[in-house]
Amino acid sequence: MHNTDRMDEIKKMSNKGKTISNAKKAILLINLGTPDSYQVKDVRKYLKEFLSDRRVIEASSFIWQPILRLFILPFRSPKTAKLYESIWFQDKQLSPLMYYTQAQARKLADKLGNEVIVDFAMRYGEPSIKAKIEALSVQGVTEITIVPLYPQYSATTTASVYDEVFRVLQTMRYQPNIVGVAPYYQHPAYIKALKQSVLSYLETIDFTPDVLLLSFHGIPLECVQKGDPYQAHCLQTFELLKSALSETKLDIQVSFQSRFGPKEWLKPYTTEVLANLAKKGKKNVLVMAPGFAADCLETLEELKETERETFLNAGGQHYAVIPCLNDRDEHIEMLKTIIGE
Ligand SMILES: C=CC1=C(C)c2cc3[nH]c(cc4nc(cc5[nH]c(cc1n2)c(C)c5CCC(=O)O)C(CCC(=O)O)=C4C)c(C)c3C=C
Ligand SMILES: [Fe+2]
Ligand SMILES: [Fe+2]
Repeated sequence: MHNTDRMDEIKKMSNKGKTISNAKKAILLINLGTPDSYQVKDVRKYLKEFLSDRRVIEASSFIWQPILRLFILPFRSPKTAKLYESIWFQDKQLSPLMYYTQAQARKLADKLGNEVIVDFAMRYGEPSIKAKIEALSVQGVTEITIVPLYPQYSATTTASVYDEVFRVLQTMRYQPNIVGVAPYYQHPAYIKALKQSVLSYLETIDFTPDVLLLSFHGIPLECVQKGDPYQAHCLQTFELLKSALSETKLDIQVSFQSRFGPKEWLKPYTTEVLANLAKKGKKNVLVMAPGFAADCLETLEELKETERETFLNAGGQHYAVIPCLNDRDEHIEMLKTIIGE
C-alpha cells in the first residue's frame, strides 16, 4: 500500500468525518435556557430540570425531590407559565432569551467568517449541550471553545455548564479539545459595552435619573460563605462601571434580585432598595442588569413589570430599565475580543 493510501485509510478510520490534519474549530455560546413554550407542561419540564441540578439546589435529593415534585412544581409552574406568556415574543414564537442567544450566535458567526463554526446551546432545555457537542463532533470539529454567557462566575451557573460539558465528554471515544473562556466581569471590553449602553439609553429618556441601580441575579448567601466568588465578581463589575461612568455624575448603586425560597440571599434585595429609594424621595430611577447577557424573564417581567410597580407604589415617579447587551454590536465585538484572547 502506498503511503498516501495508508494516510487516507487512517483518516477514514479515525472517525466519521474527523480528519487528523485539519483541526476544525467551533465556538459554543451557552446560556441558561428557557422553556420550549409558555404552556404549563413545558414550563414544568424546564423548572424540573433546572431545580433538580445539584449546583442550583444543594439540598440532599432525598429531601429536595419530594418537595420539588409535590409542592414547588405544581404551584410554581402555572404561575411562571403566565409570566412567560407575558414576555414571549409572539411574532417570533420564541422566548426572548432564545431569540437573543440565536441572534448573538448568528452575528458572531458573521463577524468571524469561515474560519470557525459558531453555535449556541442551553444548559437546561433545548438545544442541549449534549446535542450540540455531538453534532459538532460529527462535523469533524476537534476543538470547542465554551463561552458561558455569564460575566460573573458562580458555581450555580458557570460550574454547572462545565459539569454538563464534561458529562457529555465522558461518553465520547474521540473527545474534542475543550477551551473555556474565563468569566469576564472585569474585562475592559465588557465594561466598555455596558458604559456605551448606559450612555446611549440616557439619550432616549425624558427624565434625569436620581439613581442608576445595577441589579444582579442573587444567589443564596450560604454559597458565598462556602467560597463562591459570585458576589465579589458582581461588586467588581459595579466598581469598574462606576468609575467608567464617573463623568456622568450618576449616583450608581447595586442590588440583587430574583430571590427564591426562604433562605437569605445576597443583599440588598432589589425590591427593598427600590421601595426605600422612592420613600427617601429618589423618585427617578434607572435600572440595569449587567449580569444578564440577554433579556429574559428576570429582566422583562421581574424588573420591567413587578419592580416598576414596587417603585411606583412606594411613591416613585419615573422608572426605566436599560435593555441587556443582547445582540448589540458592542456586545458581539466584546464576545469576539474575549474569545480571541
Ligand atoms: C433556585 C435557585 C436559583 C439560583 C441559585 C439561580 C441563579 C441564577 N440564575 C441566573 C439567571 C437566570 N435565571 C432565570 C430564571 C430562573 N432562576 C431560578 C432560580 C435560581 N436561579 C428560577 C426558578 C427561574 C425560572 C423562572 C421562575 O420560575 O422564577 C433566568 C431566565 C430564563 C428565561 O427563560 O428567561 C435567567 C437568565 C443567574 C445569572 C444566576 C446566578 C448567578
Ligand atoms: Fe415623564
Ligand atoms: Fe435564576
